[in-house]
Amino acid sequence: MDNLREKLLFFIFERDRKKLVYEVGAVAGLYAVCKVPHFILKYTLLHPIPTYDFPQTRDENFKVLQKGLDEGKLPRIFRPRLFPGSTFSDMFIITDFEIMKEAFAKREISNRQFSEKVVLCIKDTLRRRNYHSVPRSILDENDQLLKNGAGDLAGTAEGPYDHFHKKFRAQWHDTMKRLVGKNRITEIIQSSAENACIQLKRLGSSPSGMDPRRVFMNGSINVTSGFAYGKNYDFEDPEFKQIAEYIDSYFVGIFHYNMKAVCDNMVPLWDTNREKLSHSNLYCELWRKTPVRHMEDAIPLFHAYVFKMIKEQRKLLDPANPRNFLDTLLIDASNDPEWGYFTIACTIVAIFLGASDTLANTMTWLSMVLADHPEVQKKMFEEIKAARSIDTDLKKENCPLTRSILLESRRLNPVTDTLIHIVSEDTKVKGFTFPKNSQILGSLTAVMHDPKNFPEPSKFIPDRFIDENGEFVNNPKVCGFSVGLRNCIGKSLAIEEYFAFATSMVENFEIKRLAGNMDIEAHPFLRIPKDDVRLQFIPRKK
Ligand code: HEM
Repeated sequence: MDNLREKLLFFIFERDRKKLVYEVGAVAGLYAVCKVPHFILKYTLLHPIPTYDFPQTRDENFKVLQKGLDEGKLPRIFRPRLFPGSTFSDMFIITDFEIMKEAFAKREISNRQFSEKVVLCIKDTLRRRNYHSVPRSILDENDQLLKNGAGDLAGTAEGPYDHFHKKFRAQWHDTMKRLVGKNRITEIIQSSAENACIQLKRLGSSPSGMDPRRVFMNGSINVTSGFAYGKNYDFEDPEFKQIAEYIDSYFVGIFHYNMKAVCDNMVPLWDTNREKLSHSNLYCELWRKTPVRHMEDAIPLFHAYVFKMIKEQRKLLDPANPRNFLDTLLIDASNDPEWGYFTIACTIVAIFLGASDTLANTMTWLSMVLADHPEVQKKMFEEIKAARSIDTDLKKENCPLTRSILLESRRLNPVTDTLIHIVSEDTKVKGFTFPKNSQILGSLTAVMHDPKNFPEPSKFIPDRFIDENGEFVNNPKVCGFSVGLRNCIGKSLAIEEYFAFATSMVENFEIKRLAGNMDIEAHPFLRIPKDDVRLQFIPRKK
């Protein structure tokens, strides 16, 4: 690797510098001459799509959206002004629920960042980091996965919406059905919720309180490991702490890692005669402190853990009776060489990532909202107590107000917008044409804060979803899991978790806020509370 770095440095710095500057200048000039008139023609004259401010951090971003919604000036679709020149790219933000619903129901608009270039860059990174020795050192030499090879896809959250992705989804739902049928999933979630309450009591009942995010995150990681390969941990287990550390390492670099893929897609590969390199890989080689490298360092470590789980699962795997999500993937891998070890490991990692920060912050927002509304907390507690007296297993249908409070808190404080959707061919939606290769982000926040959808959207109204008969009524415009073919795969699991964690928390504790407020952190893609939150979880008298 050092050898490659030296060669790259030599290539850049030992060549005729003047010539290099001319070359770069000529390419940039040519790009501007061709692209600028092309964009002006495309988006202002032929097909007007407005531009609108879209600051990069979620705190600023939310202020701009809110102002636009209040003044009725937020366009239904716009090209974001993220940074100077950003509107000269094929990026679109959708803020209207109906357009989003129609767009994301289309196969052509349900792809993730994916192209031959991206695959080539991933393969290049894995080769340079000697990644392939990891599965070889852990799995048995006759394991089918070694015969299948790495696989082309970086897991379920990546790639086009094709037969392969549909299979992922089918296996996911099949696993859910199997676990629900055996009541296993309720058991997994309930024991994680109990574990979380033990931690809240230990760490959060003192007068100095705590930021509960880590505890909720642990709870969600535990549900995911139970679902993925049937393992429930104690939060103090060193192996469990190690998984949490891997997840943290991924979060440090994931935004930059995805931006790298965006750049790889836009810029031509750099042909050095002997091999094709991506410019972003070159940049990562040269600048070793980039957060992308932090994540790249964590990949073989996290994957090594998944390969150990695979080896364990193999021992009792019954092809006729898969026990969990990993079992279903391994069974498919024995019949279909498309399922490679890299693809399977990335899939397991993706569900850990998808499940952790999202649920942890959703629960933290809820805890803060309840702390600020003691009267609502009291009503929720009383409803849960009454529901328990009807049936010791808490039934959702006996808790309409609780469900309304939970939904309202998710609406008021969505933690994320959609991931980027890539358009695979020119596609028309309600009169707009999204060109091939364009990138679309659905602003779920805008939908859920639009006064046309929810009157007084900035207000917490606990019974917003209760009808005149006192029944809970769902509203699909509370769309925090997104909509369509590529919506959150973990939606039903997350809803169950959210209900179980929230009701256990309120049953066991009275929540008080000691510090922090509802301000939003300056984060590039998550809408989360600032990290000065301190809540006290006072155990209720039994
Ligand atoms: C409150 C909790 C959660 C929220 C708010 C949330 C939200 C989302 C959103 C908005 C997306 C993007 C959808 C799109 O681009 O259209 C997504 C994708 C995803 N989520 Fe979740 N999620 C949550 C929990 C979970 C859980 C518990 C899991 C797994 C156990 C999970 C796994 C995933 C995966 C794998 C994807 C990528 C799907 C794909 O690309 O096909 N999420 N989630």
